[in-house]
Amino acid sequence: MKVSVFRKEHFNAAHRLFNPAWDDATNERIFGKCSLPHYHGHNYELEIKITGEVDPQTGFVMDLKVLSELVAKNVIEKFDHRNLNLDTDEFKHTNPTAENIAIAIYNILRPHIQSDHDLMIRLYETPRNFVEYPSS
Ligand SMILES: Nc1nc2c(c(=O)[nH]1)N=C([C@H](O)[C@H](O)COP(=O)(O)OP(=O)(O)OP(=O)(O)O)CN2
Ligand SMILES: [Zn+2]
Repeated sequence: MKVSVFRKEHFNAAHRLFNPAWDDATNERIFGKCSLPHYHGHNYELEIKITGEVDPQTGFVMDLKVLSELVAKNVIEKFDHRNLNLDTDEFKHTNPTAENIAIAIYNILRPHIQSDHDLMIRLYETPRNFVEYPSS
């Protein structure tokens, strides 16, 4: 029987939503204040969901301590207190929207998660704005 286990994490980061193919006026029309040149920050809340069979020996789908260490080392260290546009390889040429951040986190974590386990990322950019990848 499959069960889903969850881990919550958080990080703070600055970003600017901007498409370099557009002029400033178009960026401002599409992204509003999020395109202001001097960046702004969010307190991102991250939820990681792992779905798989319960191991009869441990009673775990996955050891949540191991998951927490994986996320701390590979995601939080990389993004926490960073400027996503300037400080990370992931967003040098990709707009750091919540959608793209969730996809990046999925791609970072996927190789570390057992292949027969499903991974889902939910990312809250604000208490009311959040995304899920892959979509359910
Ligand atoms: N599809 C997306 N839309 C928006 C994204 C995004 O990543 N994906 N991002 C932003 C801005 O970065 C930011 O999230 C906007 O914040 P804000 O409008 O202030 O959101 P709030 O929930 O705090 O605002 P309320 O006024 O309380 O609704 C914009 N869009
Ligand atoms: Zn923003």
